[in-house]
Amino acid sequence: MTKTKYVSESLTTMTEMIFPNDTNTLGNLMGGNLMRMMDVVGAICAQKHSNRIVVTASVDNVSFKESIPLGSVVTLQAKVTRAFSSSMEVVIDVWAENIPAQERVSTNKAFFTFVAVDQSGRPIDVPISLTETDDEKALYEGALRRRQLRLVLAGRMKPSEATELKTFLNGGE
Ligand SMILES: CCCCCCCCCCCCCCCC(=O)SCCNC(=O)CCNC(=O)[C@H](O)C(C)(C)COP(=O)(O)OP(=O)(O)OC[C@H]1O[C@@H](n2cnc3c(N)ncnc32)[C@H](O)[C@@H]1OP(=O)(O)O
Repeated sequence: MTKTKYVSESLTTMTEMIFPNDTNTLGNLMGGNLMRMMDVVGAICAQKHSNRIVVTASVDNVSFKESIPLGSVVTLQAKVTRAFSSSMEVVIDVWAENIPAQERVSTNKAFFTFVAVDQSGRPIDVPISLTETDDEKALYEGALRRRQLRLVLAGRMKPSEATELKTFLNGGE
């Protein structure tokens, strides 16, 4: 198996149109439907990075800055920010577009964690992620403290072990 992979190799973009079945009674995309799309595009991205079956291990805070009306074209872009041992943090950005009006707004962003598993569902190592652009490098740098925060919140890491997070909260780089 390849031991390293560039972030750009697994970049995944999905474009969907919002139909009546996708919306709530206000005529806007249901949050749960959007989260499903985010899960799918993120999982495809993680699969491309790992060439393995992946499962969703966690979803960080998803904020809904703008509602997405019926008829919008939604674009989701998923990018591996950092691969750890078997887990990959993937950032998903969402934009909604009104094509006739030529308007495009950023509506959502969230970090998902996917874990590559073997046929028995056991976690399996994935390639190291390599960054090229400044944006990729910044996302890579922040990934360790986000991982520590989510593992502490999930009860999988002692707060005392979250050293990177502690340094950040204390105003360090
Ligand atoms: C599936 C078929 C696909 C087929 C191809 C389809 C094609 C593409 C289309 C995809 C379409 C959509 C697909 C969606 C995918 C689902 O929706 S999957 C369904 C929802 N998710 C699940 O059912 C997962 C259930 N959980 C589990 O299986 C296990 O808890 C896990 C996540 C594998 C972890 O197992 P574990 O035994 O606790 O393993 P452990 O060694 O402690 O931890 C392994 C790694 O997980 C990390 N981890 C564990 N818990 C957490 C957590 N809460 N937060 C963050 N990281 C965590 C650990 O930090 C560790 O990371 P590394 O240090 O190795 O990097």
